[in-house]
Amino acid sequence: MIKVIIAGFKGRMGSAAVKMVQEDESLELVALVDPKTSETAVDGIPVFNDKLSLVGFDADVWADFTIPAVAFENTKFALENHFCPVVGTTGFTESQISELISLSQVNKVGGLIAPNFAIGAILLMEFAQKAAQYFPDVEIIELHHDNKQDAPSGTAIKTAELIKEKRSFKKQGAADEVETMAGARGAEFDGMRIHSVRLPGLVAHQEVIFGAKGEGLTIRHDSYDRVSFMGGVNVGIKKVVEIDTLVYGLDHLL
Ligand SMILES: NC(=O)C1=CN([C@@H]2O[C@H](COP(=O)(O)OP(=O)(O)OC[C@H]3O[C@@H](n4cnc5c(N)ncnc54)[C@H](OP(=O)(O)O)[C@@H]3O)[C@@H](O)[C@H]2O)C=CC1
Ligand SMILES: O=C(O)C1=N[C@H](C(=O)O)C[C@H](O)C1
Repeated sequence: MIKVIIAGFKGRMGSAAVKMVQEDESLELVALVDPKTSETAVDGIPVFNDKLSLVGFDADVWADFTIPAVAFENTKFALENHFCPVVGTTGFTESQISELISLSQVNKVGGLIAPNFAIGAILLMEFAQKAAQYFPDVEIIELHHDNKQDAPSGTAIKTAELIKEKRSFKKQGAADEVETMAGARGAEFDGMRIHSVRLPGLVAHQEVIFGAKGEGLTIRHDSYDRVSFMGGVNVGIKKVVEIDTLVYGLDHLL
């Protein structure tokens, strides 16, 4: 049995993860973390307001679906206390990810930071990376619900990073392009543009649009329901206990 702690258990992702863990007989939900709730237990599972109360606790995995402001400290805490982190929370900087990978290697603790757990999104990123070898002109449009705290999304950043590995550098748009309204051309990453749409009714969606002489290619993924992420979370929980370093991207464990 893999013993799992879920931080952010009352949120949209956290509550879906609670259900998924409870439905899998090879997983055991042993603790829940939320800083504000007054509940002390849910279905007999203890609830903690402060992660420091979990020092020395008997658990294997720390699943994190919280907020960008606390995810780095939570992941550090998990690694320092030998709970393998499985982190869905987005908003990490490149240097934070490097620091966490080093810490995991020093402590010999496996872990995963996955900007997206949906298999379709992993495939979209792989296909986009391949297409970028032939189509260096590319723009990413990510579309999310209007409660999302970070922009651009973790998935859009990861997609751009993967594209950068294979694309010949190009600063897109006209050389003398002018934004008559600030932000009109979106965020810039390595000469590419990333656009963030926030609307009620959306869950999580992304298009990667390539353009070339006389043709275009659009790759799109849609998560209509958070259940789309749970297969990937399940795989992450089962794989991190078998490795001794933290990896960035679910593709490393598939
Ligand atoms: N990797 C992936 O595939 C996916 C990643 N995400 C990411 O997961 C994260 C959570 O998303 P979502 O569930 O939609 O967000 P929610 O806002 O629904 O949930 C976040 C939860 O975290 C709680 N929280 C805040 N601070 C702490 C803390 N210090 N310790 C424990 N819990 C805390 C919040 O409680 P309260 O409201 O009381 O403050 C809230 O219940 C986001 O970063 C999002 O981008 C989302 C979907 C898929
Ligand atoms: O906040 C969300 O909802 C999501 N966040 C992740 C991201 O930032 O990419 C994954 C997915 O897009 C849903």
